[in-house]
Amino acid sequence: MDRRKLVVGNWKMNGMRAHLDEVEAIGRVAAQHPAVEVGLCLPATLIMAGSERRGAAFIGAQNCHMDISGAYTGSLSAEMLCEAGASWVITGHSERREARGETNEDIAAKSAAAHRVGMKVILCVGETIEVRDAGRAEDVVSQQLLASLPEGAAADWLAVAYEPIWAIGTGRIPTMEAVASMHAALRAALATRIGAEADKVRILYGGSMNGDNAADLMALADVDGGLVGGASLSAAKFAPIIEAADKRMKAAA
Ligand SMILES: O=C[C@H](O)COP(=O)(O)O
Repeated sequence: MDRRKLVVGNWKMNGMRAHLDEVEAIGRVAAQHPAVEVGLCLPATLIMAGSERRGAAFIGAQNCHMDISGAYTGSLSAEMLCEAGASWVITGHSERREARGETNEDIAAKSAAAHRVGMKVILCVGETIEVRDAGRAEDVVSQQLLASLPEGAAADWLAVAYEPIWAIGTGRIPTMEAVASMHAALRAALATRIGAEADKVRILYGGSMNGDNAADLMALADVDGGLVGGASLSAAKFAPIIEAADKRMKAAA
């Protein structure tokens, strides 16, 4: 199955207007590697300005509300983010599941809300170190995925990001065997819900991906790209990851 690699930066709560030069530089790197789909999920304050300087990269948001509008102080609807220039949104990031108490049901509803306004979704799942050490990671994460999967999920608007919580921002990553096995398990879980469509869904790896480990990760059969935090904040660090994805696309062609 040919799945176009998808490499997305998540800037989290980082970035001021002064950093828009990096957005522009990453947009230029994306233009040099058209075989790869490249995007940046920016803080909401930068989405509008970032989308004017995005080059060949898409701009995404990091969260959205599940309702269209209403009395939700401080929240942003998918429609608002879309109008500002975000074509994708991250849902279910562990930093929101844990710190904001977002449930699987919330995440399914947010993903559906984004889809209703024409946005694409990166749905995140991942295990704690306790679950990994207990040998339950694949079961727990597969269940998490199925419980947060929106109705009608399809590959043309939904990607999954497997992000082991203990690997985020720590410099630690699972073994390649563990990543390969988890991605295969997630695809199998998806197939129980959406059948053959599961083969088309891109499953990204996230958690301390960088220029040194990206090539090995991207070479795994079911790893269709990356959701990158720290290493996406500058074009200098992000470019090698995009290049690694591009090489894999060319090797597979
Ligand atoms: O959304 C991105 C992930 O949380 C990974 O972050 P990291 O690359 O800084 O470990």
